[in-house]
Amino acid sequence: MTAPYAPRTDRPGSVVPDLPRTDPATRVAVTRPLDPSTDLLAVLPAPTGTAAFVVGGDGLVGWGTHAVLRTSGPDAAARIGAWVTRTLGALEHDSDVPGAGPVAFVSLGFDDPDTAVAVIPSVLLGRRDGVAFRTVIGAPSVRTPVPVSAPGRISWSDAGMSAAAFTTAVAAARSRIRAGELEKVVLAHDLEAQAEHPIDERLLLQHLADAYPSCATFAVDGLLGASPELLVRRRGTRISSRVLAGTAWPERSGAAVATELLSSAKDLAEHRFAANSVADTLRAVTAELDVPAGPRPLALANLTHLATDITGVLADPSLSALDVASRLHPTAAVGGTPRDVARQVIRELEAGPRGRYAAPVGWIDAAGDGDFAIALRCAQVSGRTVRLFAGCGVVAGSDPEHEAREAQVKMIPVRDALERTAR
Ligand SMILES: C=C(O[C@@H]1C=C(C(=O)O)C=C[C@H]1O)C(=O)O
Repeated sequence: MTAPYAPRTDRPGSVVPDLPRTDPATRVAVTRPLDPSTDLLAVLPAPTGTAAFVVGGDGLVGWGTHAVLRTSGPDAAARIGAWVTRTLGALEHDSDVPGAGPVAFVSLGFDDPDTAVAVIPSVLLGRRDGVAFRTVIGAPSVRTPVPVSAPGRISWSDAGMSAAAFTTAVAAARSRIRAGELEKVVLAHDLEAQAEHPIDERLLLQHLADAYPSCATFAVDGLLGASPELLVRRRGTRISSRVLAGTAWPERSGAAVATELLSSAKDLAEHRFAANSVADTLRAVTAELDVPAGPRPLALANLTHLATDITGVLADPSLSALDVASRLHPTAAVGGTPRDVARQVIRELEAGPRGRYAAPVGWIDAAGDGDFAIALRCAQVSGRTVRLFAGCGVVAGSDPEHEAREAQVKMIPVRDALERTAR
C-alpha cells in the first residue's frame, strides 16, 4: 500500500529543505476526541514503527511517519529542537481538544557520535487525566491492523562484553576513582538475544507496561524500554525531575532492602553525585528550585532505588523540555563526576558505543512542553535481534562482583518481557 506522501528524511549535516509542496493535506493536522477508555498500547496496528511514551496507561503513542530526522554531533539536540519547531510550526492545526496536538518523539544519542532520532508520527493517540484524543497529519492510508505475533525461541549471547569482562572493567574504574582521577562513573554493558521470528514490538511494550506501570514505557525507532527515571517534565515554566542512583534488590537483604539502602554510605554517595549534577544544572536555568535534603526509597517490581524528586520554575520560558534534557545529559546517574572525565572513562572502558541507551528519550510539543526519561531498562530491537543494555554507578566503595550483578538485575525487565512473550 503506498503512502499518500513521502516521509522527509534530513540527514546529518544536510541543509534542511523547505517544507514539501506536494500534498497540501500533509500540512494539516486534525485532532479529535477519542474514547478515554482506549488502551493506548493495545491499539498499535503494526509490529514495528511504534513511537510511545506511556506511564500508568496515560501518555502518547504514534505510528506512521510524517517526518523524521536522524542526526549526530554535539549540537544534535539543538538541531532537532529547531527542526521540531519548524516542522510542527508549519502544520495547520484543526483541533477540538484543547491542549492536544501533534508532537515529536525524540531519542538522543548518549555520546556525540551516536545517532539521535526525532520522529513526528502521522497518527498520534494521547490520553491524560481522563481525556483522550487522536491527531492525524495528512491522510494516512488506512491499514488493517496486523495481529500481534510471538518471537518464538530466544537464544542469548554476550554482546560487546561478557559479565566477567564487565566485572574487570568495573574494577579498573574503581582503581581510577581510588587514584583520584574522578569520583564516580557509570559503566554499562550489553547482552544480545536472537529470536526465532522477527520481534513484534507491541508484545514487549505491553509486557513492560503491565509489569512496570509506574515507569515510562517508551519506544522510538526500535529502542524500547520501561524507564523509572524521569529526566525532565516541562509544563509551561514548571519543571520536575526524578533522580535515581543507589540500587538494592531483594536478594541483598529481603524486606529490609529500603532501610539498608538508606543506611548504605556507598549508595548514598552514589546518589549524592547524581542529585547534585541535576540540581546544579537546573539551578542555572530556574528562578525557583526545590531540592529535598535527602533521598527516599523508590520500589519497583524487581529492585529498589534511592530517589530525589526535584521541582522548579524555569527562569527563561523559551527553554523547551528538550533544551533542558540536553543540558542535563549525561547526569551523574548515567555518566559520572566530573562529567567530562567520566565520559572519557566510559569511552575507554566500555566495549562499544551506547547508541541511545542512557540518553534522553521522550516527546516534545509545539509549545516546548514535554516529558523526557533516561533510556534505561531498555533494548534496541532490530528484526530478530534484541540488544539489551544496563549499567551501574561505580564509586570508591564499589564491589565489582556486586555491581556486575546489579547490571544483570537491571536487564530483568526486558529479559522477562522477551521470555514471557516467546511462544
Ligand atoms: C545505569 C542504569 O541505571 C542507573 C544507575 C543506578 C545505580 O547505579 O544505582 C540507578 C538508576 C539509574 O540511574 C541502568 O539501568 O542501566
